[in-house]
Amino acid sequence: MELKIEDLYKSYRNKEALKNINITMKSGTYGLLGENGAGKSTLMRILTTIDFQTKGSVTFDGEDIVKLDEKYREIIGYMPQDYNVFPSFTAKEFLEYMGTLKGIEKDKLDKRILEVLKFVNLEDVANKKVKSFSGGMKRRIGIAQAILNDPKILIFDEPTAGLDPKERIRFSNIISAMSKDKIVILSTHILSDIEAIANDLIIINKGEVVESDNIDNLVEKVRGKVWEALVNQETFNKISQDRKVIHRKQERQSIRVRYVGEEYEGVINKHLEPSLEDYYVSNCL
Ligand SMILES: Nc1ncnc2c1ncn2[C@@H]1O[C@H](COP(=O)(O)OP(=O)(O)OP(=O)(O)O)[C@@H](O)[C@H]1O
Repeated sequence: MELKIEDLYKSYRNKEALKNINITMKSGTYGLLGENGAGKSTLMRILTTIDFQTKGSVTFDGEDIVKLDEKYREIIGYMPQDYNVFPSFTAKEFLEYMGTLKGIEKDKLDKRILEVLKFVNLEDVANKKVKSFSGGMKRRIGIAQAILNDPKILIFDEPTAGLDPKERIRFSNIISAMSKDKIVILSTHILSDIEAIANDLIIINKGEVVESDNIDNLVEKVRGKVWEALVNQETFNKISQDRKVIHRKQERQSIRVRYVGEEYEGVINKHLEPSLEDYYVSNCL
């Protein structure tokens, strides 16, 4: 299974939203990271064929996704940003409605609805109106509708925005439980969500891909360069001038600083295990 984006450009009137995008995805979970307006939603809309590129191609197993048309829509699940469910429907009614739109036959649909409700842990509230749901529950019903047709490609635009820590963990668990043999693409501003959920990171900046690699490879790039030291304000100021400071924590008499770069001499340093944030802050900001 391969989703391939080649020499892709997208312009809106005089705004170039995507430039020269080249990404090949195989089964796994891909985190799309970028600031507001970087082009994440535009790319996702093109991948779902809701919108079209100005130039370039997207192919699934060698065939153009636009030409695949219906066949491609059958294998894709999508949860847009600001996903809103119909408030007066119950969870089950909403999934019946979405399943019918997706062309799932009635006898198969009923069974599948029960499966997905169980999967996203909403089976107990299947007959409750969606308007009574919390933000996290609404997001989970959004996942449920996206996976109804058991898609090979799943696209989630900012799925964790506004979720509390418990719901975030629940979401990561749901994604990792189903990402086997699927291409899962999710966008977020939150690095720790990517680290928890994704295998690969794609960073988009002003419409261009500035990094695309396996997360473990990226983290390895800063191994041996991450340090922690307990310093006074003056030393902290010096460290922050020519090292990348990742965290700073004010303690009683001193500052505990986590930084990336050459070991700063003259203070007691402790080597730390690198994280994706260490890589990201020191290379991409
Ligand atoms: N329909 C449109 N018409 C004109 N410009 C648009 C349209 N959609 C997006 N843009 C512009 O294209 C650029 C990329 O937008 P996009 O929504 O893809 O970014 P994003 O990374 O998803 O941002 P966010 O994190 O805020 O959702 C932005 O400059 C945006 O203003």
